[in-house]
Amino acid sequence: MTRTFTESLRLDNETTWSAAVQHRLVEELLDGSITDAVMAGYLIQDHRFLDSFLALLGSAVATADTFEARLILARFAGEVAGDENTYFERSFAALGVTDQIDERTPDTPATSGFKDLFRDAAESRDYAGALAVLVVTEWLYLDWARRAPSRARGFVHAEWIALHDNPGFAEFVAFLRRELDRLGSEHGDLTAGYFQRAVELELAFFDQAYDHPVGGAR
Ligand SMILES: Cc1ncc(C[n+]2csc(CCO)c2C)c(N)n1
Repeated sequence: MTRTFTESLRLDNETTWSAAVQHRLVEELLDGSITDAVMAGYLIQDHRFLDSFLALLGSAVATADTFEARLILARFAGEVAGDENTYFERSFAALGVTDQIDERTPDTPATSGFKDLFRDAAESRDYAGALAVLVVTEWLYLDWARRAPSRARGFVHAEWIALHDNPGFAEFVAFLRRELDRLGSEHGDLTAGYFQRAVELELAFFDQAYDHPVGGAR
């Protein structure tokens, strides 16, 4: 059987991909044992990355080559700007993350790396390049969240898993992959480079959650 373009990209990065999907943070989130300090630090960093993520999505909206794709991407941007943002606000309140704690927490290297990658991909104004990054950030999250059954405790854990393990999100990932399968091979080197950078950053992002627990959280 011939592989699709996105299957090949994933196989080229299989070791790093699997290390991320099976990361200690994922295990502890699924079994409910993650500490509040690690969860708080992880969510603070993830919230930071949303701003440039939305800018990247906007660039995909702007550069998409069909009306249908533009509609799907724009709808997704609306969801991220809506429900997902309130999840962070509610979780920070539950974990005791105040504005002051947030402000004095620096970006981890992985967060800075993601911001740079999102900016590079957005500024290239190349739809396939934006897709290569989006496919990783969304597909890798679907992949770990599907590793249920989860014994997560409380809404902070359960909603974070549910956000990434639901039929609408799976359909969005399938759409992104179809788009990159359609366009990626024409832009092979560019997309492979972005894809690899994104997978490496996903692993580093999980690792660094343990380097920077947020002590002020309950
Ligand atoms: C480091 C990191 N990588 C990927 C995602 C996944 N993700 C990023 S934005 C978005 C859209 C709505 O949920 C999703 C699923 C994440 N949260 N954090």
